[in-house]
This record gives sequence, structure tokens and C-alpha cells, in this order.
Amino acid sequence: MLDDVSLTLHAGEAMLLTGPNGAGKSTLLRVLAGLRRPDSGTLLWDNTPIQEDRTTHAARVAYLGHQDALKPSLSVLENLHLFARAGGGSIPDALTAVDLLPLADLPARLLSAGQKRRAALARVLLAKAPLWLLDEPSLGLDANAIVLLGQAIAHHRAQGGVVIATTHVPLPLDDVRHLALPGAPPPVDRWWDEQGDEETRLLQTEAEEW
Ligand SMILES: Nc1ncnc2c1ncn2[C@@H]1O[C@H](COP(=O)(O)OP(=O)(O)OP(=O)(O)O)[C@@H](O)[C@H]1O
Repeated sequence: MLDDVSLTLHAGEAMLLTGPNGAGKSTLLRVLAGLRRPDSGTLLWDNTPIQEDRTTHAARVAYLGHQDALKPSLSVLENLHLFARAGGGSIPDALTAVDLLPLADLPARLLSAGQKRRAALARVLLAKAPLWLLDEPSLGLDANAIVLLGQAIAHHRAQGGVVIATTHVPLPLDDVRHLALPGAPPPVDRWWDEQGDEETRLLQTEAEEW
């Protein structure tokens, strides 16, 4: 299902994974996150296989899956507290970055789909992890939130962070590399240049077994 994939990214770089449904984008992302063991091949971080220290790798990754994985009975704020890490970012800053601060005290079950996605992105931001692995991060986001997403990614990259994201739609990213998995259409062109470029960020982690 997913063979002969090879990629290298350096600090500050971003890559979009494109391809048709079932091409293996999410699978690749989960392998990169250390959530799934590859059948063959090696994933290196600074020339060291991640399998040698999966705990360390987990700490350097902020993974956004398809599921927003919020606890429905907890408020947005409480959900973020659950994911706060030592050395992580500020919760108010993360919520502000996705324009969710006014809803901080609302139970997550009452959020709209796009608001849930924003909350999940706030968790990504909060992690302050160098490697962001984002599976269709724009899913459910409105135009303003997609601009915020682009700003967050740009800010992260400016600080030396790396971003790998799957997508079926154009994302507002400058100087981004593309990896089209087999059967994929050509990479989409950027169409977002004229949008604003205020500052922001994002992030989340999803705990799973190999
Ligand atoms: N645990 C598994 N066992 C067997 N097949 C699997 C497993 N997980 C995923 N697959 C299959 O692997 C293929 C790739 O799935 P994946 O979710 O990575 O695709 P994708 O490119 O992200 O698709 P989409 O664009 O729909 O999100 C699919 O055909 C899927 O059914």
C-alpha cells in the first residue's frame, strides 16, 4: 500500500503529502509520528533511528489526526490542560492563535466541528514540539481559520520547526515541498499570497500504541 517512500526535511522546512483517498498519506504520517511501525525501512532523526528511543521521539512530535480527540464533558481550557507539557507553550496564547479564547470555558461537546478542529490545533501549538505532523489540518476550518493555520505554520517554521501535512486542498504555505503519493494529481498551486500574515501557531498529540 505504501512502498518506496523516501524524504528528508531540515529545520524550517514544510512538506505537503498529497494523493488520492487510500494512497497512504495518513499511514505515512503515523509512521513518522512513531505511532505505527513500518514494515521495512528506517526513520531517522539527526541520523539516529527513532526506534532507539521512542519516548524521545514522542516528545518531539505534535500529531494532529483526523479525530480531534477532545474530551466532550471538559471545557476547552480543561482539554488543553490535559495536554500541557513541561516546557510547552501558554494555553491562552494557543487559544488566541486559533481565535478560540472566547470559548475557553465551553464544554467541548458544544463546539462546532470547525471549533473542535481549532481546539485540536491549539493543542498542537501548546506542545511546542519541533515536528508537526498534521493530517488534513484544514478539515472543517473556515477561511479565517485557514489563514490562522497558515500563520501558525509559518511562525513554527521561522523558529526552526518542521511541518509535514496531508491535504486535499491548497494550504496557505510559502516555499513548501510536495510529495505526491502514487496516483496523486500534480501538487496544487498556492493561491493564498494575498492573505494577511499575522503571527500564530498550533499543535496536538495523540497517544496510541504501535
Ligand atoms: N491497519 C490497516 N490494515 C490494513 N489496511 C490498512 C490499515 N490501515 C490503513 N489501511 C489501508 O491503507 C490504505 C491507506 O490508508 P490511508 O488512511 O493512509 O490513506 P490516505 O491517503 O490517508 O487516504 P484519505 O485521503 O482517504 O485520508 C487504505 O487503503 C487503507 O484501507
